[in-house]
Amino acid sequence: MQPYFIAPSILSADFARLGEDVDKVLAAGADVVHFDVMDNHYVPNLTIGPMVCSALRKYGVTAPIDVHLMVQPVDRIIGDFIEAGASYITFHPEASAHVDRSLQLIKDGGCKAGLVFNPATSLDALKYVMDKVDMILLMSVNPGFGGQKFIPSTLDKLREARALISASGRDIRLEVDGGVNLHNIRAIAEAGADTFVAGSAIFNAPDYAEVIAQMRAELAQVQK
Ligand SMILES: O=C(CO)[C@H](O)[C@H](O)COP(=O)(O)O
Ligand SMILES: [Fe+2]
Repeated sequence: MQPYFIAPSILSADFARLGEDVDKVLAAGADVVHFDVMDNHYVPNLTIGPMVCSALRKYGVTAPIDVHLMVQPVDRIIGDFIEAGASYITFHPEASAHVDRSLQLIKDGGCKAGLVFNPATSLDALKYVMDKVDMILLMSVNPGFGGQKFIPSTLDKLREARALISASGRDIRLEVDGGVNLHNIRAIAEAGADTFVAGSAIFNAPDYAEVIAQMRAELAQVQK
């Protein structure tokens, strides 16, 4: 099991002051910047692309950037995000015609690769590509928007994913995304997650450092 990572989703940040807001949340104790890319095709919303990732790097952000691709097709945009300084690139298997090829493209570019599973999507796509996966991301809301409610069946799915990771013997991160907050983060960790995306719970709080410290206090009480 790897150390816990708190990954604020910048979907809920102040886009008019993005660099400053990202600096602020990292100074408040976040580990990873979660970067949601939506194309108004795979999901019904439109957000930010590689130029914004590159701008954050030029602005001086050195923390890992976790690019969550909600786009279809996938392969065309992977190279641009590698160039833009992404650290992790994850995509939804149903959005790629050739999942193995997309994972390999990410790894060939020196980034960590991951697959994302929607709430109703089974983990079957992992079966033949576990050796190429560095991160498994379970969506705990239907993708497209921040501020939604955590779907409880994700807890069973996290246990299933954790068992697959243990059986693989590899260090694969298990990330959860959607509706994560102070009240459920401990149960989510107990179900096996080690990386916690939180958008509205952090960026809508008056004090980022306080909410991140409270999340860590919850994680310190996890029963393993
Ligand atoms: O991928 C996402 C939505 O598709 C976001 O990362 C996610 O919704 C985070 O926002 P919140 O913590 O407010 O639910
Ligand atoms: Fe996300």
